[in-house]
Amino acid sequence: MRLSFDGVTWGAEGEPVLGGVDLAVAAGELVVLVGRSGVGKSTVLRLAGGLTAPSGGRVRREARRVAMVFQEPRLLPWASALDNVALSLSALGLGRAAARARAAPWLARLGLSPRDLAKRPAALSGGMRARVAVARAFVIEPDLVLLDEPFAALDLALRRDLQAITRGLVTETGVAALFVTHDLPEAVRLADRLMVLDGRPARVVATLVQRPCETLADVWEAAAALSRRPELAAIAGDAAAPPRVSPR
Ligand SMILES: Nc1ncnc2c1ncn2[C@@H]1O[C@H](COP(=O)(O)OP(=O)(O)OP(=O)(O)O)[C@@H](O)[C@H]1O
Repeated sequence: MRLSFDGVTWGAEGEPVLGGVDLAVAAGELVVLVGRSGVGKSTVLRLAGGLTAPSGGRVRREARRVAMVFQEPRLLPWASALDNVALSLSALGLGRAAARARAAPWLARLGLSPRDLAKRPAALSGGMRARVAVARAFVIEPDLVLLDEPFAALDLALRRDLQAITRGLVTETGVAALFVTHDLPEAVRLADRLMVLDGRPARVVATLVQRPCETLADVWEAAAALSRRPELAAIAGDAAAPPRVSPR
């Protein structure tokens, strides 16, 4: 197992937030964590990344390199798209030219054109910034990647494109991935396994194996089934009512 939580507890300001979380993510597996707003999903990710220490229980990480992607891309404003990705490699000791040479194909894979590589974040669209953030995570060839609603601010077409790319990269690279979202169609599109976090303090209350969704109808059907779970009703949103196809 690349990542496992064994009875992990955590609290803030005297209030218990996580009340014994158990989870595991293996190499090549994409586990999606879903749950209502404020339940503790980001906290689980911070604990997984070692940014926060648990109050109790145990977090085990068997990973040499861990990458994180957040909802805000958190790019360096003064550096080009290419250098934002290359600098992660420089931080690992690679020379500037070699780092740039290795970063460029990752940005191309994420859909940036050669002209975009020289642009600073302020000159890129929100979708392009998200693509740079994903390239920056994967360029270091992580063993474990932790993604906290990385596509939440993007429109549907961009989201779907980035979901497909991310899913493909996890399968190809064999990285272990833990992905937080409150978007149920996104969850069913991406997941090998879905974990539902609920309660106060929160625990994983359900673990569901997700079969691959081949068509849009499969996605909606799986998302609608999830939205009928009482602990997900609050985040179901559009998944509860799949869009009707107009006759024209
Ligand atoms: N550093 C902190 N100090 C105090 N409270 C905190 C801290 N970090 C998290 N919390 C509390 O812990 C709870 C869980 O927060 P967390 O951000 O993990 O939830 P979430 O499920 O990711 O929410 P959302 O979906 O809205 O992003 C919240 O009630 C939050 O207020």
